[in-house]
Amino acid sequence: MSSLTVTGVTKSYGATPVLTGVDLHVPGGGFTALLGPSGCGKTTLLRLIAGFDDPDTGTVDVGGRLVAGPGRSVAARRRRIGFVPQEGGLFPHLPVAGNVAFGLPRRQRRDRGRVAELLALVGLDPALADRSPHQLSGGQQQRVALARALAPEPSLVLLDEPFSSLDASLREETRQAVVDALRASGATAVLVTHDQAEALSMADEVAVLRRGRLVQLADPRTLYRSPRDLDVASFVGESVVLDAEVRAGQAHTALGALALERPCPDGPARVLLRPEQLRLAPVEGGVPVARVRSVDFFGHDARVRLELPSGLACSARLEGWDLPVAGEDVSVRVVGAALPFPAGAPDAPAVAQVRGA
Ligand SMILES: Nc1ncnc2c1ncn2[C@@H]1O[C@H](COP(=O)(O)OP(=O)(O)OP(=O)(O)O)[C@@H](O)[C@H]1O
Repeated sequence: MSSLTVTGVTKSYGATPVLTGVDLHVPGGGFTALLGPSGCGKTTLLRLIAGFDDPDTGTVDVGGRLVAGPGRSVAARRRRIGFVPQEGGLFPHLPVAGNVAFGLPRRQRRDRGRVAELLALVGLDPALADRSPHQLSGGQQQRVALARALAPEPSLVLLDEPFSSLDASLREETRQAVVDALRASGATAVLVTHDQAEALSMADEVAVLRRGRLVQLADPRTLYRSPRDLDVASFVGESVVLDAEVRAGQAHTALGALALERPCPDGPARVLLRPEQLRLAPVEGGVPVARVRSVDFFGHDARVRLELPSGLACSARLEGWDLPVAGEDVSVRVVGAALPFPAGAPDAPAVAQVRGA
């Protein structure tokens, strides 16, 4: 199991800086998702790690071996890195077995047993070995692409938005198969995605990139509960952001006095709640009231869009059984604590501080 360490990597295309000093460490056997909005530099970083391009400055180290740095650029094929592109990139003229065997050392290419093992590893029936790629579903094609990437027993597997072309049900199933296969193989993996649910559900750690910089690296729960700032908060889930006045360890907000998730100096602040922390009930005295604007019903749960008397809009996420209707007034209670961000506070410091939080 090889670790990956990226240190101080920068990259510009012409006059446009794309990566502006990225540090990232993925421990051996770890699975890290690179999450960020379109254009923030995720694919560029993955390509530099793979060796498809060189950083302007900084280093890339895989398993203790410097593969990119000042005066050094190990060729992509010699980095022992497997790559799974967005749309599989299978060879259309080769059957499944031929595609998987392509990833094997030459002497093993006729080893049907090894191909069957790799297909089983990615949760595919070895009976599919003789099919052509076009006879497979999109999810099956992505699993074959992963089997091909895992065939040479790489130190590191890079996955570039491998599920984006799959429909919702196939995506869930394929994600699980990929996570299982990566764990079973013991490979270290980096997944690029702009889908926060995918990053939070699949990875051990999530690295959030913003405008070419890594702004937070944390395990999914820490990232969701303790985002570094309100931008990261809204990128990794829905947010309810309230203006607050902090006094004696409580935040006084339009939704009442709220407990704080961490200490915060007295004074003005903004606080973060998640929509699932709001509970709605028939109007009762002494509890803040909101008007239901609309309800998005998803089956398993629902998003209830609310408007507070101040005009502030926010959403509650509720189980789908007993829902209010648009136009109704409801009492709003908050469960759990709010995460405070003091007004005018400098940005939270180093990524490492947040990681351990
Ligand atoms: N070869 C290139 N030449 C010039 N500009 C490039 C090149 N590759 C990427 N860029 C630019 O670098 C920026 C980051 O691109 P990149 O593909 O890394 O972003 P991303 O976060 O992966 O986005 P997406 O989620 O949309 O794929 C973009 O503004 C893009 O236009």
